[in-house]
Amino acid sequence: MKSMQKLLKYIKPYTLFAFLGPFFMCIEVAMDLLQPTIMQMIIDIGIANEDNAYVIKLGLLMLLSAVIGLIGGIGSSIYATKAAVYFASDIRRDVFRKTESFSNQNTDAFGAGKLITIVTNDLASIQQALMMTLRVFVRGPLLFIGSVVIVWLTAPELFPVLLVTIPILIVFIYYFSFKSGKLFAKVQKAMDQVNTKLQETLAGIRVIKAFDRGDHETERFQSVNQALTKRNLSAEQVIFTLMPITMFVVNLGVVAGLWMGVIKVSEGTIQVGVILAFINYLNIMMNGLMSSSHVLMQITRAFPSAGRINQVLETNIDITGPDQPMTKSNIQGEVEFNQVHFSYHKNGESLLKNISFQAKAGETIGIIGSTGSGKSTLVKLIPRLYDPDSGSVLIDGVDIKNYSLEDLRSAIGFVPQKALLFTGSIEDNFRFGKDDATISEMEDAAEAAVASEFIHRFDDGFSHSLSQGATNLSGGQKQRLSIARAFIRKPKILILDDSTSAVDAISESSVQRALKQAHSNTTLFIISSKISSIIDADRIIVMEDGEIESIGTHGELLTKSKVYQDIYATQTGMKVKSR
Ligand SMILES: Nc1ncnc2c1ncn2[C@@H]1O[C@H](COP(=O)(O)OP(=O)(O)OP(=O)(O)O)[C@@H](O)[C@H]1O
Repeated sequence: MKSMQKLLKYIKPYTLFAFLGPFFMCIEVAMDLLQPTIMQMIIDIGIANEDNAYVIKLGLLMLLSAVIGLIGGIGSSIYATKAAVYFASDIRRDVFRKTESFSNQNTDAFGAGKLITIVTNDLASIQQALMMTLRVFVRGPLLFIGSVVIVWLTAPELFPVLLVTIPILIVFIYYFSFKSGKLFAKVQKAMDQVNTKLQETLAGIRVIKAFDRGDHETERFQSVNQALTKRNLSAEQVIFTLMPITMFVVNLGVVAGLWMGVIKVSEGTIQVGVILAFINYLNIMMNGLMSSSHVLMQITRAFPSAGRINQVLETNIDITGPDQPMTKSNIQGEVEFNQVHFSYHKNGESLLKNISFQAKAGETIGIIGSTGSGKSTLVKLIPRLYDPDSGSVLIDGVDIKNYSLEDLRSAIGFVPQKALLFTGSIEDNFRFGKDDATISEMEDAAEAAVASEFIHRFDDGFSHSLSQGATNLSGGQKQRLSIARAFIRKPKILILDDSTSAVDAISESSVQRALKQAHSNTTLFIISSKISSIIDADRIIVMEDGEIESIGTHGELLTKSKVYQDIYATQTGMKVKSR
């Protein structure tokens, strides 16, 4: 309930629409309520007295009220829909903005599947809830209350029938609405799991095919799909059971009304038209209650959705810039790690342990070590994708937490392990690195990343379109574009996280040479599992189990690092004698 209230601030800009929707609905309801009374008058006065002029007059009045009701209905739909759609669109915008500002830790905590469910399902659910509240939640109670009042005034003799049927209807409706709300919260959770599985399958579809694991994956998907189906069925069954039960109660009311009515007509206390109007009002009452119950269900269904949306909007971003950032216009690129400890799971053992080293501006630092030794994690601390648990990372002698995130990250070029390009043209992807890049800058970056040749082989060159995930490029081409995108920023610190694994050896050394020529004062971190990729580095950090095992040049490490010697021996087939 509270979470829904918090979201109501988004309706403020659309207050007029949110007012006009119910206003037009009131007109529609008033006209609907008028119809049975006009009909009763036609029967009891016009037909009973054989007054044709009266019948025609009231017939026209009925037609007029139907037209006014139609206008009310259309107006209400237009404005309620506008209010709900704009309301949801603004929330969607803010949820997207918020997730964009999430730290990696924040994103890991939610998981992509849940975030997608929130932006799609949960938002659709609250949009629907608002639209129904503005229309049906006004219509339902008004129809109900209006009918009760009219029956009280025009047919008090039949009112006892309502005294029995209405409480029974209310109890059933309340019970089913409450139950369905709980069941729909479970449906949302099951939906998360389906989305997560779907996303994972689509991202890994090539691997699934290559390993011929289609059947296996279908089975795994089927298990989450079945869980969703089961929960959906239980929730929907509650709704579908409600309808026949209420119809049954109303039919009992109709029979009781007819029975009492016939007695009263024979006693001469009421006329036949009153019975017909009563039955009509009883049906209107049921419709009013039923539609109110549908809205109630939609609203109770929207509560968990609103809760999850607020969870995103209220997430504390754990990596933010300082209140008063350091104003340093010219970062030189000296990087220092000072007794850094880090773990992904905050109460677990440190993954990175006591990392200390210094890279002078313009130096090239190679990082090597076994799989899972913490190489990628270490470099992710430089642009503050994660923050250390203890110790500090400094750039030009200043703790990076003192720089604004914008200044810090604009000084860093990061080429991740997995080349991630966006749908659009090659040029769009270059501009992702630098908004105002000129054609000549793009040409230079492409040349340096050994990407120029294949780009110009496309008829449309830089305008060539990339499909989602750049599946129309080879692995090596993707990596080269990803490197070029980082080059174009001319960053002071450039991090290549095993980003040349799919690039052939000749191109790789060309990339490194071009980089050093063009950006001799760029501090370069190269993570690689191949010694050949880092052999010329000024210094090489050897990582082992989250710790620095050794630091030195290639020559020094060959004599002092056991781990480096083993890697060298495995990759060259030559044994090294340690001193
Ligand atoms: N986002 C994450 N959440 C939790 N654990 C993670 C996360 N990313 C990495 N890890 C774990 O941290 C450890 C170090 O991972 P990291 O990617 O830094 O290793 P690496 O040395 O770069 O390995 P590789 O050479 O295979 O890329 C691994 O055990 C990995 O499972």
